[in-house]
Amino acid sequence: MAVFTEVSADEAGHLLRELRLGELRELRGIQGGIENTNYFVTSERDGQRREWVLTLFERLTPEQLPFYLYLMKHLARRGLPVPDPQGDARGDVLHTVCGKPAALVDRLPGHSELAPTATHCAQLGDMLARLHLAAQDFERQQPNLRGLAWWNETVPVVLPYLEPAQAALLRSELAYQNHVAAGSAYAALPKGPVHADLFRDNVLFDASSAGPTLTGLFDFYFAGVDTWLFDLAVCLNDWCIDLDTGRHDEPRAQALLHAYQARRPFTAAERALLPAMLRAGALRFWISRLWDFHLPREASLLKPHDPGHFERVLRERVEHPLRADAPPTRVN
Ligand SMILES: Nc1ncnc2c1ncn2[C@@H]1O[C@H](COP(=O)(O)OP(=O)(O)O)[C@@H](O)[C@H]1O
Ligand SMILES: N[C@@H](CCOP(=O)(O)O)C(=O)O
Repeated sequence: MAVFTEVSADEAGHLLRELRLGELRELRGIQGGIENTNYFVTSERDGQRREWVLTLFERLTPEQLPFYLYLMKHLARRGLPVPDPQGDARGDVLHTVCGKPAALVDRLPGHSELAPTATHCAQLGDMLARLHLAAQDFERQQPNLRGLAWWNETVPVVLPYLEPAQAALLRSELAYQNHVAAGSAYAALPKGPVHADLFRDNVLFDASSAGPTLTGLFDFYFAGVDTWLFDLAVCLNDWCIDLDTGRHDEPRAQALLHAYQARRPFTAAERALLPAMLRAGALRFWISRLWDFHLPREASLLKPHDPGHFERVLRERVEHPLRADAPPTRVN
């Protein structure tokens, strides 16, 4: 359970009253997640119970948070199934709980699908394209804080913990990504606010008899302005691989790519750089997992993610590049 900060019923109740959401009925620490402290909160007002998620931000600062919270509001207003941060009487959505910056959002329905099929991947691809298009006119700017600059800062910090072959791979991949990012094809990639961490455990589905329906996207706290292709690569690297080997799964990848491009066709630069961005997506999470694993923080009960997984995915992406196939190309 990722509960870095214990929240008392008094503190949670006080926040609910400030937000005019009624009285606290239940407060439960959430299992899963590694970045923030999360609780499920049940409130009652006028005999009606509602469920919320209370998040205390452990690493992000009050200066960084408005980008994420107002991006979620922007997307919720556009009809996307994302959590809507609740405002106080002045409309502020960033609160303070236990001396930490905090937010309260609605609890979305559904369950994560940890063994997705091509149908789940197609729904995700469609939703990701909707997200990119809906976020295009979001007026705030903040870079992806886990982007290239952070990789360049963090790689020297984790290198001393690695075996020589791992260190060589990490160094050479970082050099390759710096080279790609300096090129003209990269400069031509469409950009905008992206989620940047849309893994299986950050998406919810309702599994009705008519087939699964995507009911929620959450955990926008790694979002930032980056290339749309990088966001797509992060999804392909998690949703469309065999988790044991890191190997690419063709039917799921094609389902995701086709559904995404049915709503937003790739540009020529995107088609050219898909293999490089798949490597970038694997590198990003290899670095962050190495960092969390070797330089851990305190938490009540925290199980770090396995860095070796993304080392395998990266090796796969280097050895077996995936080409974007068929659908029509749009030139910018
Ligand atoms: N808005 C939400 N609706 C439903 N469940 C949520 C919501 N936000 C978080 N959760 C639940 O909390 C868990 C941890 O949240 P997450 O955002 O992944 O944490 P972290 O920011 O620490 O990575 C999720 O796996 C999910 O079960
Ligand atoms: N998805 C990342 C870690 C970020 O944790 P999350 O629980 O916020 O998604 C990974 O798998 O390394």
